[in-house]
Amino acid sequence: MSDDEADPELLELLRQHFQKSTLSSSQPETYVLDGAEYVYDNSVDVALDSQSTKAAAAMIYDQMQKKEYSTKNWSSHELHPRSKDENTVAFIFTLDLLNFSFWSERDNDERFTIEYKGKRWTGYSSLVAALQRALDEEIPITSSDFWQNEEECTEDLLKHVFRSSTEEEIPMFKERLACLREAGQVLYEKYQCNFINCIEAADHSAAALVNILAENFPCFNDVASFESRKRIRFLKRAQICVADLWAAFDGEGFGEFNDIDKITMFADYRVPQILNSLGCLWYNPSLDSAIRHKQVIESGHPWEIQLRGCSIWCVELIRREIIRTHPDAKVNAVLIDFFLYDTMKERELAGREEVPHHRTRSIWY
Ligand SMILES: Nc1nc2c(c(CN[C@H]3C=C[C@H](O)[C@@H]3O)cn2[C@@H]2O[C@H](COP(=O)(O)O)[C@@H](O)[C@H]2O)c(=O)[nH]1
Repeated sequence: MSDDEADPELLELLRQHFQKSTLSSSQPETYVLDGAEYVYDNSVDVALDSQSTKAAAAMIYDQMQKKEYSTKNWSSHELHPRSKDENTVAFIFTLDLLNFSFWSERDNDERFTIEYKGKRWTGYSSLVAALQRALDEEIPITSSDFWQNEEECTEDLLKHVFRSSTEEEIPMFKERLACLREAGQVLYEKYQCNFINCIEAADHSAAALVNILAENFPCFNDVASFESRKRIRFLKRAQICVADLWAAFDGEGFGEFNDIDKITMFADYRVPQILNSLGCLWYNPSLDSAIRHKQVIESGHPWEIQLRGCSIWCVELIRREIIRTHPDAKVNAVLIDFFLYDTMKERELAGREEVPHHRTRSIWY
């Protein structure tokens, strides 16, 4: 290394030091966007197409206008709670503790399915249905006291809560149980057994609430390393938890955040899929082939990091393009993400899933 070349390790240490000192400053930051930009800048296997990204921005804005897309759409999900009270806060916290890995290697009629009120639910909705069904059966599944009580909240009882109408069990059952136990313990030790105390500690800052989740609950600390950076923060479930609160409460009460625009897209396996279908996200031939052949990509693999980082950056470019072309538009990454997720689900339902989503098994998404 010559004298004028910076030592990457030293740079990383300085960056982490800077991040730590500003994390505790009066303006909380999550640094998710910063990490995503770094991943995008250093990506060799995933690229963005700027023309398609601009076209996607125009289409998304147009459709959002036509559909009058807003936070109100959250409550229109058939299974989402509608009341704006403490029960809904507990429901959302439980939901986003467990909001990961619903994909299956089995065919549609064999995959994990929840039957609830005469309908069959798969994917994300299967989790919402399982929680609602448990509450109907008077199982206190959204109570952190219950998660901690190993005599009542047994493995068998949870197996009953997540019983499938098919042979397949919910993916990552043991990890889900561990998430509930761990969160119950942290809430007990630090937040008087109530997630509302975390919301209050965040003092109406979305970024602060994301940081509280990531720093206190290990199962929300969705961080990866890429190239010379040891800590790229994706924080998918922490961010979607804050976004769900914001949407469910229409930006008021428990959902009032004065910096909600700091939340990025939630880097999972559905939004990259639609960004790819829209021609915004491009894969190199080996990655493209792995995804098309539904090969499992290990959690933390550079491919996976690039898929996630570039998706966040792509949605940020879409957001900037919408604001550039419509300066008064009331959009942020949360609404664009929700809209893209819902659109991908409509396409899937209509049998228009052109390219599969990438397959990574993890508790992070
Ligand atoms: N980026 C993003 N990812 C989302 C959601 C949601 C549901 N959000 C609700 C709230 C408002 C919206 O309008 C939705 O009604 C679930 N997921 C993730 O997808 C995956 C499951 O997919 P599938 O197997 O196909 O159901 C899994 O990783 C899950 O964590 C979202 O909104 N954005």
